[in-house]
Amino acid sequence: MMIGITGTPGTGKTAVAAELERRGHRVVRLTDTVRPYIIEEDSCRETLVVDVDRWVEEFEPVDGIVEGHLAHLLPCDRVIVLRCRPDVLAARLGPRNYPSEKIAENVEAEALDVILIETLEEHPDEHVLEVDTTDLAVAECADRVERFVRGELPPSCGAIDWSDYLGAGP
Ligand SMILES: Nc1ncnc2c1ncn2[C@@H]1O[C@H](COP(=O)(O)OP(=O)(O)O)[C@@H](O)[C@H]1O
Repeated sequence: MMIGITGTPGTGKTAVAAELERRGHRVVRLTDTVRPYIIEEDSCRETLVVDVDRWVEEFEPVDGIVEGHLAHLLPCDRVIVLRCRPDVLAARLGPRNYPSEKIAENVEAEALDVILIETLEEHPDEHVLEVDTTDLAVAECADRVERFVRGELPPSCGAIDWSDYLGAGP
């Protein structure tokens, strides 16, 4: 079974995947797989532009967890969308030395549910779990992923509304 863990940068994908790996799950980090598909480096936004279509087409399915903000574009059997309240997300991204436009862009994308919407364009609701990491410990997020994958936690998405944070960037 291929499990995708996706979310806006700063929502906790790396931390949750590391915890799941520590618990014995196989984890593939998408940053390790996109290198051959980079089209250009957008130095202003410190962002790599990837040929996403070709990357998706050539991705070897994994029996385990795939972690990264493009994971929901893969034919995953289950997708976990990590979320974080936009003001807390801005604080988490603060120490990363991102240009302020990139922080604002990510905070806005989170407030607009961009990754969730993209996920639901690719996957049925029954395969999707949203986890709000704002006030949760990393271990609790990892527990929820495990319980969802085992069928012990029902799918759930769409309950989050962060539209009040639109335009309230850092
Ligand atoms: N419940 C949580 N789940 C995951 N990360 C969390 C959680 N609470 C706080 N964090 C922190 O949020 C920060 C960003 O997490 P990171 O895993 O780097 O995000 P991403 O990989 O999505 O960019 C880290 O410092 C992480 O420890």
